[in-house]
Amino acid sequence: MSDLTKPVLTAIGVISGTSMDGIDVSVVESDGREELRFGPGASYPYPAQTRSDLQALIAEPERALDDPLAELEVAVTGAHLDAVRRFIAEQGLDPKEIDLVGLHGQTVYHRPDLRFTRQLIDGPAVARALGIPTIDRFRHADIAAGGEGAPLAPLYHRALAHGLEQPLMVLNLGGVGNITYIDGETVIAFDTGPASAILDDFMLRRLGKPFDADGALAASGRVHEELVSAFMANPFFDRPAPKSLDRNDFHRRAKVVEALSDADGAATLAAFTVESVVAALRHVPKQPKRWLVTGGGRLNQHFMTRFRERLGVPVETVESAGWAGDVIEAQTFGYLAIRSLKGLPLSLPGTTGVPAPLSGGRLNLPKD
Ligand SMILES: Nc1ncnc2c1ncn2[C@@H]1O[C@H](COP(=O)(O)OP(=O)(O)OP(=O)(O)O)[C@@H](O)[C@H]1O
Ligand SMILES: CC(=O)N[C@H]1[C@@H]2OC[C@@H](O2)[C@@H](O)[C@@H]1O[C@H](C)C(=O)O
Repeated sequence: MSDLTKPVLTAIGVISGTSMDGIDVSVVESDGREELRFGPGASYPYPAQTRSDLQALIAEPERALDDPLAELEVAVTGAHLDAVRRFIAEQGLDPKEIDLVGLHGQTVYHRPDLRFTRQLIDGPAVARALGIPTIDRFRHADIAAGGEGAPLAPLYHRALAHGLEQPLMVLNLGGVGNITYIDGETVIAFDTGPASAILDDFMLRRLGKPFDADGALAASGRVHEELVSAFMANPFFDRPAPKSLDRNDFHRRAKVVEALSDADGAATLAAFTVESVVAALRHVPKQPKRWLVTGGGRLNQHFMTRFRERLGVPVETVESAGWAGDVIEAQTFGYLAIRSLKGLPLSLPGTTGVPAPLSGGRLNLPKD
C-alpha cells in the first residue's frame, strides 16, 4: 500500500449516476485543494441483468428503506470492480501508483427528510479485491448531520473554477439537475429539478428509446404552456437552498403530459426542465456571468438552445473551459476521496445545509 500521508495523491473516482446508463471511471491527482490534474476517463455499461434489476427497484425505491438489497449490491459491486480493473488495464495504469479509489456507488433511494440515503456499493470488498484502499459512503455523514447529502460535486467545481471569471454557474444535467454557483469563497449549490430522467422515462414508455437524441423530438413539438405553468407552481422551486431531490420526485406530476402527442409531450417535459433551471436564479445573489453545462443533458441541443434564449448570458458546455464533461462526476469522487482521507470538508452550509463544513466518507483498507 502506498504512503497515504504524502501531500499529493492519485485517486480513481467511480460513479454510476441516477440515469443508470453505466459506470464512469476517471483518475485525478490532487492535494485535495487547488492542485489538480486529471487523467483519462471511461464509461462501462452495466450487465443487462443488473441494469434491469436496478430499473425494477427504482420503480418502487421505498423498498430500499427496509430491504438490505444484498444480492443487488453484490452485482453492482462486481460491475464496479470489473469497470475499475478494465480501466486500469486499458489505460495502462500501474495499480501501485493508485493510492485510493473513491466509490460513490449507485444511488437507489435518497430521502434526506427521513435521514436516509442509499448507495449500493461494498467498499471494503472492492478494497480487498484490488489491494487498494477505497472510500465509500460519501453522503452518510452529511445526512446524519441534518444536511441534504447532495449535491457533493460543488467543492470539485470550485477547484475546477479556480482562475475563471466569476460569478460562474455550473449546471449538471443528469437524471436530476443541479447547480453550483461560485463567486470566490461563496459556493451555493442545490438540485434544480428534473433533468434527463423524466424525458428518458417518457421516451422509453412512448417510443422504446433510451433518450431523446440531440433533443430532436422535443425541438419538433409544441410546448403546452399551461402544463408548464402548473408544474412550475410546485413550491419546491421557491424553497430556498439547499435542497436535493430523488430521481423520481417529479415523475408522478410529469404524467400530466400523457394526453399529449409524443413530440408535444417531449417538448413540454423539456420545457419543465428548462424553466426549473431558470428558477435557480431565484436563489443566487448575483446574475452569473457565464453558465457551464455538464452531464449528459449538455448533448441535448434543444436544452442548450433554450437555455441560451432564456438565460441571456453565455451558456456553454464545460468542454469550453477544458473540463471533461463525460467523466466530471467520476473525477469528483476521486477528488472527494482525497479530501476525505485528509479530513477536509466534502460539504458546506451553502451546498447541503450542514450546520458547519463537514468531512465524510468511510475509509476501507485492503486488509481490514
Ligand atoms: N446525444 C444526446 N442527446 C440528448 N440527450 C443525451 C445525449 N446523450 C446523453 N443524453 C442524456 O443524458 C443522460 C445521461 O446523463 P448523465 O450520464 O449525466 O446522467 P447521470 O450521471 O446518470 O445522472 P446524475 O448526474 O443525475 O446522477 C441520458 O440518460 C440522456 O437523457
Ligand atoms: C443522491 C444522489 O445520488 N444525487 C445525485 C443525483 O444526480 C445529480 C443530482 O442528483 C446530485 O444531487 C447527485 O449527484 C452528484 C454527483 C452530486 O452529488 O453532486
